[in-house]
Amino acid sequence: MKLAVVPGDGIGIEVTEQALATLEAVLPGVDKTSYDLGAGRWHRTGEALPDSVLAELRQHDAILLGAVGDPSVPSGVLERGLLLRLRFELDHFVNLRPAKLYPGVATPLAGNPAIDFVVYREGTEGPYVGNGGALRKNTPHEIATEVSINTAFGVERVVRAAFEGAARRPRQHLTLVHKNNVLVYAGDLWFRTVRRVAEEYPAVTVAYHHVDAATIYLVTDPGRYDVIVTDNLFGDIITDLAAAVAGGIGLAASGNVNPTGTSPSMFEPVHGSAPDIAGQGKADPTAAILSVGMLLTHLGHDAEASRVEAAVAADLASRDSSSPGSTSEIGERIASAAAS
Ligand SMILES: NC(=O)C1=CN([C@@H]2O[C@H](COP(=O)(O)OP(=O)(O)OC[C@H]3O[C@@H](n4cnc5c(N)ncnc54)[C@H](O)[C@@H]3O)[C@@H](O)[C@H]2O)C=CC1
Ligand SMILES: CC(C)CC(=O)C(=O)O
Ligand SMILES: [Mg+2]
Repeated sequence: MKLAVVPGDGIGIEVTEQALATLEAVLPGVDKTSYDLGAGRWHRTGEALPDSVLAELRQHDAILLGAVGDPSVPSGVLERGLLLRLRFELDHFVNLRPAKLYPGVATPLAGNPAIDFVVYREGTEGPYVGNGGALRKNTPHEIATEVSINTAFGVERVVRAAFEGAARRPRQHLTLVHKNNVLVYAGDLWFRTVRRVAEEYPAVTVAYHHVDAATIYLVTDPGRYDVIVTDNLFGDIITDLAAAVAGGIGLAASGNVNPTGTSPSMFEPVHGSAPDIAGQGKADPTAAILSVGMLLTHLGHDAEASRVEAAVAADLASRDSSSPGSTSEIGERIASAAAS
């Protein structure tokens, strides 16, 4: 396996170090190349992602990313110029985000509900494509636009991936989350696409929730979800909420997947660079470690992926949630459990 590693900024660097320790524990000797991308490079060179580096990243089997973004860099420069550019250039059209409440993990929800669902967030379109601008900037009459792009091609391919995923899960239930009562053009395209593709998957039951209602159910009754398919923006927002109800953002893993295999998929925690706790050893590396598990599954290392998940589950079951340990303490515990 040729692995590219992009630790990025803030706690991204701290959690990636721990994630790599667990990778080494289950699959020693992986050929890893670390790429210095993020705030430091941008300050030194003015570049977020040089073309030459992108070309090198393409030559790998997968990418492990920490997080990007730093208060010293204008908002959006690294998020758009590095992270989104990677997702778009490498055509990561499925942003896979599982939400699972592990035994022993405290949820803010009453009654300790069962939570085990996967969000298929579209990763290359929506309002994140940069189709916008500002007119009459810095005047009282400024007009800012950020137009969401939804193509039949782009919507269908993630919807198909979500149905495939739902068909492989025991409950075989898929929920489209959108806002088709207001976003009548984009919502209609998503709704019609789900209805059409559903005909090919008669065993999969289908539901539709407006995104505002979905935020209610994610808190009051998250057990109703199995597979959620949604657009880039809604998926971003509801997966932070999903992480919060499933034990915290420090546990939420993700994969930016190109299911065609024509470019490397990229695995990263759902969280960002968390400047508020960076450099303090407070970041939970579990999400980054579980992202390594997803990476291993993606590349067909199922046994090693199971060892990662089992080590995490065992650690979570025995953790004192009020005092889980420092970033390195958690990472070392999980890596040593995964090694044995
Ligand atoms: N995939 C990525 O690289 C992402 C990057 N960002 C960027 O990260 C920066 C900070 O963004 P925020 O909105 O504050 O989101 P964030 O996810 O970095 O932090 C939100 C809150 O969660 C906490 N948190 C995050 N990860 C944690 C962990 N592993 N353990 C314990 N607590 C954790 C933080 O301390 C903070 O209170 C910004 O520059 C943003 O653009 C944000 C989200 C995703
Ligand atoms: C920082 C953004 C570009 C992305 C984000 O928040 C996410 O993918 O969860
Ligand atoms: Mg996000």
